[in-house]
Amino acid sequence: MILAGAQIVDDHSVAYRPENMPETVKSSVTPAIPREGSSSQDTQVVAKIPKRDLVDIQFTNITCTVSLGINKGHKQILHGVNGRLRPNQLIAIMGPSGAGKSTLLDVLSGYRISGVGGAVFINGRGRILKRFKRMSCYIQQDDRLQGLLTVGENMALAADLKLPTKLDKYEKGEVIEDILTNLGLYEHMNTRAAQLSGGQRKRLTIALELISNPLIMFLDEPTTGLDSSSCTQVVQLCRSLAHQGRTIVCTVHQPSASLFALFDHVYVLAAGYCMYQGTTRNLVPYLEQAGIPCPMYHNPADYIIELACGEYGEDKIGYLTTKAENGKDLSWFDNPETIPTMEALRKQYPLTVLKEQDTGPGQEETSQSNQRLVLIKRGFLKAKRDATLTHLRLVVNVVVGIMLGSLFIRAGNEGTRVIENYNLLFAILMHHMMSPMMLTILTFPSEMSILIKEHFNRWYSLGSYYISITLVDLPISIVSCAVFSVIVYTMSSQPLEIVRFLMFFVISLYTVLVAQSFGLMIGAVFNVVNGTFLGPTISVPMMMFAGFGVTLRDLPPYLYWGSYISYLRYGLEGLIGAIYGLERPTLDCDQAIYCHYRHPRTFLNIIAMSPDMFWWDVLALTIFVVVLRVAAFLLLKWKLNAIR
Ligand SMILES: Nc1ncnc2c1ncn2[C@@H]1O[C@H](COP(=O)(O)OP(=O)(O)OP(=O)(O)O)[C@@H](O)[C@H]1O
Repeated sequence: MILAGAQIVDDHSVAYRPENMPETVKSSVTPAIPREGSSSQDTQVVAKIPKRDLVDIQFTNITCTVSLGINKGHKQILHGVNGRLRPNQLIAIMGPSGAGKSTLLDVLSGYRISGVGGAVFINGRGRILKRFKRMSCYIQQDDRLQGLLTVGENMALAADLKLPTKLDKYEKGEVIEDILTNLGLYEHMNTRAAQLSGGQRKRLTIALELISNPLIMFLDEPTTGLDSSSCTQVVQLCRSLAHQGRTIVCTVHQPSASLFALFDHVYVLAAGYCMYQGTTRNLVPYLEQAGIPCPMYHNPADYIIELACGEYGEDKIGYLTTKAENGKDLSWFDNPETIPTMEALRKQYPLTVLKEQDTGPGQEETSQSNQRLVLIKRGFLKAKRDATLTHLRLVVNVVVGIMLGSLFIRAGNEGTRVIENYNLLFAILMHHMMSPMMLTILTFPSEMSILIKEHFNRWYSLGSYYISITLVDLPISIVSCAVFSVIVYTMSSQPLEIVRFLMFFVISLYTVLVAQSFGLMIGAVFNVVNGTFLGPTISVPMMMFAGFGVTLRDLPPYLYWGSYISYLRYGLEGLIGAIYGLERPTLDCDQAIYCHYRHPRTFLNIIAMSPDMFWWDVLALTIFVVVLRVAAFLLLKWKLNAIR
């Protein structure tokens, strides 16, 4: 079914859920990682996925167009390609760089939806993305793993998110052990993911997705960056997984002859057109029939890429595209006459099966509360080990606290040093603004790539993720801020009154929370380079309007609005209120001949700040935190949709 416009049409598909098949979850679901040259697992595991769960994918007239920017026009990457992805097959999408392999994979996996036209059919019915995502997973080129967690922890947390909560930890443990043993990772159970080799990281990425036992797996360049032995291991693993009844589609650049032979099917793209689709074995006869035979002793994979690059003439690309009917020709499949029609597939997988499967859980496998619990657990585990976000942050607070304390030692109680103390309060605000904001801007983009992968593969909802990162960070912010406040407050001899200290601490903490939310907004939308530029740049007006250099009284009326949107203004006013408000008595002026600020009121008049605004400042900062947090959430949500 094709709709007008440029949208993939989604319709019915056969969904697969682990809880519908507890025996699948509990029994061995993965093949042992094959040693080079072995293929015995292939037949051994074929019967494990019931026939009704096999997935046959057909795509017709797929186009993909991207915008090149304002007034720069559009670029069409895929030109009405067609194809068939059969179950039990390991399929390679091949082609030269820029041919559109990753784009096609993005479209087929449902990752890319904007600018896409054509239709994808699952078992004879138009694809419904929500249902399709329940049975598929997409593994992107870069391994997006939690490097601070061990292999076992990564697996356990993924199992808690992806397996039904009714399974106890022993049952989940069995699934994990089985997958890790068979993927050759069991002995690395206690190794942190960041310390694994490239091949092991790739296998762990696959292992994590295998927990929910997807029927369709899309892998973008799983062999890139691996040595030949790791490449072979990964491709053989994919082959064995495919021969269990899955449909596995990988993009590959230029495989060696032996690696190429491991694929069952190959789909060759050249400049967004399909040049060949069929079995790997049939590629050579196909080229022979086309009158451009593969030279003897030449790797057919290399030869077809050379043809696709136009090394033997551009006309060959057009000729082969026409011959392959842009992917419609299925005659180079094994036994093409046995390929079922769409109608036959619909009969084989009746709608009643869908009804049964649609009664399962919603968008994610487990409830929102379970997702939040698991993500909070994961967050604390990471925070405990995170050298930057936790350890360095604490150390920075201690070191900066001691430095400021030493620089402004005993300045808080002396009438002759009030201006110095005022500078200290502003320096404290700067510290509370810059360090959490920059830390978030620098670290969140890498977290973002993991979020994109896990969210797309239905591990959890964005809401659960957001609540968990907020809750995990709060105690770290409180502890860092408390440590800093105690050091600075006591070293600079601020008034030793518990109420004043608490007021000082509350304003400091609020400033940290606002700055962090601000950093989150920037980190959610921009990359590290742009974020590092934007964060401090946007902060400058905040400082200008804080009432520090130019008092609020002296701000030109046409710029006064700036003081309302500067959270530093409320922070500074709150700190002044804590230190000089509450009817503070006269300050010490030992030995001084002239002590202008003996009475705090004199100072407050000069800086044009009222000491009685503390609760208004707290309210304003609370509004800032809430608005920026909600804005950061909405930006994250927008970003997750926009990249697709
Ligand atoms: N969002 C985009 N905006 C502009 N051009 C794009 C966009 N996405 C992809 N392209 C272009 O489309 C073409 C196909 O990209 P794609 O990543 O699918 O190629 P590929 O075959 O996977 O290449 P490689 O093997 O090098 O990764 C490339 O020329 C790429 O520059």
